[in-house]
Amino acid sequence: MLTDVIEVTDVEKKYVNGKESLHVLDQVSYQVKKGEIVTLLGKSGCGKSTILNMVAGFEKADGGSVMLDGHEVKRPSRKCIMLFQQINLLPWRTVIKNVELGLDGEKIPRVEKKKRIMDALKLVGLENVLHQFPHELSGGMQQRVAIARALAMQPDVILMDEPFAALDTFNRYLLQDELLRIQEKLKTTILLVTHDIDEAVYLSDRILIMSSHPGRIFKDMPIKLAKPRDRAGEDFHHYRKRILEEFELSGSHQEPEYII
Ligand SMILES: Nc1ncnc2c1ncn2[C@@H]1O[C@H](COP(=O)(O)OP(=O)(O)OP(=O)(O)O)[C@@H](O)[C@H]1O
Repeated sequence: MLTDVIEVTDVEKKYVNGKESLHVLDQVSYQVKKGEIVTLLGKSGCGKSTILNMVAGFEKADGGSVMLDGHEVKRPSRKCIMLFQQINLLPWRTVIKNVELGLDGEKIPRVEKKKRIMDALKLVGLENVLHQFPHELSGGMQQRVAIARALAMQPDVILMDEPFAALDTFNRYLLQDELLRIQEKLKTTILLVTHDIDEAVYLSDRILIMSSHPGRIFKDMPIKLAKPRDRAGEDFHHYRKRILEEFELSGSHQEPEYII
């Protein structure tokens, strides 16, 4: 039986700003099994990034527990790497040197280090641009360097906070396919945050639909479609429709502010 790599149980979070208190997360519980791709899907401000930051060890819960591989998360760890929408490459370092950054401070032999870096760069298809600088690459290629840097660290879990949101549609589709190909090969557990319904249906084994104010997990929806998925297929649209309906049921659905 597959084990739970991430276990979030009854998590509570409030932010206090002067006299104002914002109840961000209310009794949030979910588990992610080894090798799963699970997406937190919800509207802006529902608390998706806050949950991700807790799993990453950047934020603390006010109540409940966040466990990674059976241990309470107390601080960031190399076994659980976060990828952001902002790509965070060092502009003065070449592609290979940016990937090497992820292994800084790790006590591993030089030959193994080199192999891990090259394997990661091959996985994302960047073995031919090793000595180029970030400004010489497209946005999609830069995000691939960031993915390679994470992969070289051989994490158990990759957390992704809208990693493709800044890319144009074609690059986004390309990177989504690459992510699935890599995940199929390495079986890395992935917890993703997005408000893009199509992205969630395309990538996820399960989607955790969140409602807002305070943030709660409203529905845990398995996506029972073989991968790669057909974005234009009937089954795909069936899930899109179900998700939109769930948002209406959750009370998170709002009329647009104006209609053209
Ligand atoms: N450090 C903080 N101090 C005070 N309020 C915060 C802090 N971080 C987040 N918030 C508030 O908590 C709520 C949830 O924020 P969070 O970033 O988790 O939402 P989100 O669902 O990821 O939103 P988005 O999709 O827009 O990124 C928001 O109302 C946000 O303004």
